[in-house]
Amino acid sequence: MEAVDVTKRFGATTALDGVTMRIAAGSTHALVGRNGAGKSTLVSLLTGLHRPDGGEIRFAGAAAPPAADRAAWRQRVACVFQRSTIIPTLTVAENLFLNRQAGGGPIRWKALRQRAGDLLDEYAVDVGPGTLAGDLDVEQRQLVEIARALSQGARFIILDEPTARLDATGIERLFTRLRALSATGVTMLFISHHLQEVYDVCDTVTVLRDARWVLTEPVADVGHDALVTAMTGEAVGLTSVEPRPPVPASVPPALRLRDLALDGAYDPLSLEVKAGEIVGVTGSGSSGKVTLAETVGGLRRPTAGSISVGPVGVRPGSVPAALAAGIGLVPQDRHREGLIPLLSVGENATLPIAGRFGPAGAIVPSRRRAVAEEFIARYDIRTEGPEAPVGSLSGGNAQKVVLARALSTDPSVLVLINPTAGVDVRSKESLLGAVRAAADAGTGVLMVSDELDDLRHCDRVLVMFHGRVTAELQAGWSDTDVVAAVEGVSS
Ligand SMILES: Nc1ncnc2c1ncn2[C@@H]1O[C@H](COP(=O)(O)OP(=O)(O)OP(=O)(O)O)[C@@H](O)[C@H]1O
Repeated sequence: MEAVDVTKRFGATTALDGVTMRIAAGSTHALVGRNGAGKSTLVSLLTGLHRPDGGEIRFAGAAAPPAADRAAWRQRVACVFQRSTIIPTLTVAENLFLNRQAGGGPIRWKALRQRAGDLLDEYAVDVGPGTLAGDLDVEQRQLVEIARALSQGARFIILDEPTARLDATGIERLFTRLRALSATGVTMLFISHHLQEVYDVCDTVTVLRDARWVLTEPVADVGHDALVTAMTGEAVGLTSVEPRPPVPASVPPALRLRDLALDGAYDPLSLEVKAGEIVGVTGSGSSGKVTLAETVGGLRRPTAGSISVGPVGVRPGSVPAALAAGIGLVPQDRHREGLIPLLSVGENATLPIAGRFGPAGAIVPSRRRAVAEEFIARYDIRTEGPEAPVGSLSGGNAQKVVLARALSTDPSVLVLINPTAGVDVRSKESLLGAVRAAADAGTGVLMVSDELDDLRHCDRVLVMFHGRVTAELQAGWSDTDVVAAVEGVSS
């Protein structure tokens, strides 16, 4: 596969500028770069979703198929997107085969299920063909997508941040599988913001920066610092995390949970987060940590217990009520709960405070614009400006808008769910810096994350396992303490 001198523009933005990249057959090739560098755009050209404005895409030396010939594209390349292309209301078997029923006659359900079962067996995917795809967890869903891609004949697979929503054991299992696929000659393009993963699974790395190609090298020849320098264009080391001064015991709680429970997700749990304190919550996929944070943020109704902000009780199960009580939320899925795609960057970032831009709900555009511009600068959001549609942002920059919005109300409590998922190494620092600044100003922060880099900013970290808090780690923990506690073994 090769991209030769490809250029792609979206309106005034040049997303790719004369990029040439060759991926050797059988290699596992990493594509890295900061948010907005052009990675997803390159993937959209390599999968035939978009046509380049200049240059060309070639497979095995031959020109790419016409855009409309989806079947031809599917035979050459498949992409396991961060966002699933699996249809949740269909069964696994239907997802695997429905779009390629031969002949167009009546569907032979029994044969379809049989073929799906054989295919799942072949790729050792432990999922029943009759399972509703919506019931699959992230890991199973990705495996079904990979099996589907391979069964369509593709020997080149693009994995766009495949580990973003997996826990540590899921990632290890995925990597084992990728190595096995690689051994059978499958070529892979692997996109990740976790540079360690690049070293763990890839043999070659390409760096894009500001829409341009920067380097392609064997992974073994590029050190971590050199890679970060290539991505950022500046030769400075990563800053280390400054320890925070402990929050005095006399400081009152900003958030108080009393026997909060949600049947099937987590058991009754009591917790206090002081004003100015950052409390981390981590745990494996089924630990209940995300559901807990979603309950506090108003996305879910608890089956028992209470939530209060300062002395005031919060009506559960309502995002507006949580917001009114002073709880800002950065949700897990920025596509579903996070952003309103039809609105601009500025409108999204300032949505909860729109009432402040003029009397009686009237919005004075210049005021909104000024605030939005300040957010764009403060959170380092790469965009053409406040008027750009939020859908035009790269994934990581969209995440920054979600955080800007959550902080726009100066909340007493900030609830964050995997806040740095999809965010590049440098932006991660500015994003976590913004969270720390909010805490320094007195916000109580509850941060759910699997990322050790996120958790390092916390004053203490609670570890959940099967719906209960099983460990509490004070600042100064080692990585192995966290990993051991998450896996349910004591270190
Ligand atoms: N549909 C679109 N309309 C307008 N601009 C777009 C569109 N898609 C991408 N862009 C712009 O192209 C540039 C490259 O974005 P791209 O999504 O390829 O970045 P990325 O490297 O994948 O970033 P991330 O790591 O954040 O996912 C960005 O400036 C983005 O705003």
